[in-house]
Amino acid sequence: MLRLDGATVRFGARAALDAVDLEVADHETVCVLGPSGSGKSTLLRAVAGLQALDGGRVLLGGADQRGVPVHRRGVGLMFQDHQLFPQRDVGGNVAFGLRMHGAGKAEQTERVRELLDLVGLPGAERRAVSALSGGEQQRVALARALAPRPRLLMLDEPLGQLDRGLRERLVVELRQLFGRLGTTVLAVTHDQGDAFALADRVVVMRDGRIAQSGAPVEVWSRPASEFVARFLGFDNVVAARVTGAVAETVWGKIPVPDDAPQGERRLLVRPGGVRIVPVEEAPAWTVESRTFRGSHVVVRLRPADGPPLDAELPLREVPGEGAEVGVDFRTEDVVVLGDDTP
Ligand SMILES: Nc1ncnc2c1ncn2[C@@H]1O[C@H](COP(=O)(O)OP(=O)(O)OP(=O)(O)O)[C@@H](O)[C@H]1O
Repeated sequence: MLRLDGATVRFGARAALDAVDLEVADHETVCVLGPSGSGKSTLLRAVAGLQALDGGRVLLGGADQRGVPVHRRGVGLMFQDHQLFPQRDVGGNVAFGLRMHGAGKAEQTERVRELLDLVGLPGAERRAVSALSGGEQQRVALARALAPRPRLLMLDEPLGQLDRGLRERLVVELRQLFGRLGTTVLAVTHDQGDAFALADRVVVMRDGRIAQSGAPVEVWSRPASEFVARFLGFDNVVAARVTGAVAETVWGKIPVPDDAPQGERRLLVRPGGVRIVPVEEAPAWTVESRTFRGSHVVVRLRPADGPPLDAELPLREVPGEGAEVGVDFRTEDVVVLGDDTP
């Protein structure tokens, strides 16, 4: 459906998009995430035709899009900066793209009705957009983007400023909706929660390049590099010397998977893989703090030497602050990280 071949965009000396290769299959939902300034919006704008390439190609359905204007690319856009038209009512907003495509009045009316049903706002045609809540406006923007039946739907921060509870509900709705419609989606978000819940595949960007691409569970369980691990919020990263299935670290010897890369490495221990055991051999760990996180508690452990280690523990297993404990590591939660440079 969509292919980027060495897509490059430069602003002055800086490459906002640096020779990016990416494919999105029919019916696939791909979420691009990454820190601010990593090139996510530039990627979307380049695909939409809002940003010219300095190198490489964008292909849609196999056809090179060089010189093809935005409105001829057959893509639907729901962008942060493409707000609803305040002077038009809900129906007028949703019908906008249809009118541009020369649809007749009756067809417009029917399609608007269908889309408002679809996004959960049946009968809202005559409402003023200024009278809608943030979540309702987001739904109208989505209906507007979907109305002309785009072959590719592109979303930039689709859940933008909405509060946590509402985003979580909308993400589930969006995922169901895209599944039902068979829409191909390329979305950009800085929110990992949204990306992981929405996507069939996530693409993590760094400095205009792809740092990692994979199914949500794959990226989550096997971050490719320290950059990706830290971006996902994992802080248990330490220097290690890996020999066979054992890593030597300031945290002691840690078991690693059999096929782990060898030698001097960086090591990630997911907090869920740290278990508390009785102190068997000195030096012990000290419980520095405990943070309640709903279904579990994050316990920060201070070793005799080296950086602190976070453990994610069930509520009933939490030791008191100041307690001296031993730790044990679960191999499945230990990841030997690759190099940072993609
Ligand atoms: N029109 C422009 N002129 C100059 N530099 C630009 C322009 N647009 C983007 N940039 C730069 O290109 C880089 C990538 O920007 P981009 O907006 O694609 O990042 P982003 O990942 O979408 O960030 P955010 O999450 O903050 O929206 C940034 O360094 C940005 O400052």
